[in-house]
Amino acid sequence: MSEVVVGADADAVVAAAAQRFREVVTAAQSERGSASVVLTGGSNGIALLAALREDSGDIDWSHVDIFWGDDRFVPADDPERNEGQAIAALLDRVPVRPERVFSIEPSDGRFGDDIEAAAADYASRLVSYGDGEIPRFDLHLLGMGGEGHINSLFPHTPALAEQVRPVVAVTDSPKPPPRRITLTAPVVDRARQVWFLVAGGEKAEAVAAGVTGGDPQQWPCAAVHGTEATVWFVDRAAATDLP
Ligand SMILES: O=C(O)[C@H](O)[C@@H](O)[C@H](O)[C@H](O)COP(=O)(O)O
Repeated sequence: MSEVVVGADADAVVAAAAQRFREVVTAAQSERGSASVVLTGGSNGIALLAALREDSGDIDWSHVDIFWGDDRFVPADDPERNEGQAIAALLDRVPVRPERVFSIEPSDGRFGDDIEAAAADYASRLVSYGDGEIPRFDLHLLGMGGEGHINSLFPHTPALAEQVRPVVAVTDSPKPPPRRITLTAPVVDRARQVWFLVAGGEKAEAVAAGVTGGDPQQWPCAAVHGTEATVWFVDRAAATDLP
């Protein structure tokens, strides 16, 4: 069962998510010694990181393992990189440990322009981190497009339908840039908590489909749930089609 948290506007959505983020991460650290968090791009995902930079509460950033749900396969210094945006918004301001930051290789990284090798590398680092299994992340953050896409999983695409591989390369994304590397739906689905950060009336139909269980191949957001909690942080405009 999904929980829906409605805020007046995008700022309220981000503030509510930041408050809950501080609680969930510190609780995971108390219970298990560290917390694993999958970051997302998009305006709300990056605004959340900026809010955490202002107020981290009791989070011990040296015991947070950081992943990305997807990234654009472009050079490291391209402003389109989710990683670069996250570094600027938060990661270079808090004491995360470099060995705990699991970034997706850029197109000028260790594998050069070989996107399949870069995707395989991310998959193998995930599985090593999970001691041979796909990890169960404490928290997977997600933005969402108006057609319901999450990570780089777009409606009616092979990447969205993938049920075996944890990571796939996308070379023809309908939203530019075309080349991306993404976690697949079964990986998101293993996270303890899955959160959607959504603002804007153009996303209302997708929010309703996600919350009420639409066709997951048409609405990628409906394909994933947390094993402990699925939370939709939405503004009033994005909530208008909810029952
Ligand atoms: O990979 C991408 O092209 C974007 O990162 C995208 O997935 C984004 O997260 C959503 O479209 C939500 O974006 P907003 O939060 O800006 O609405």
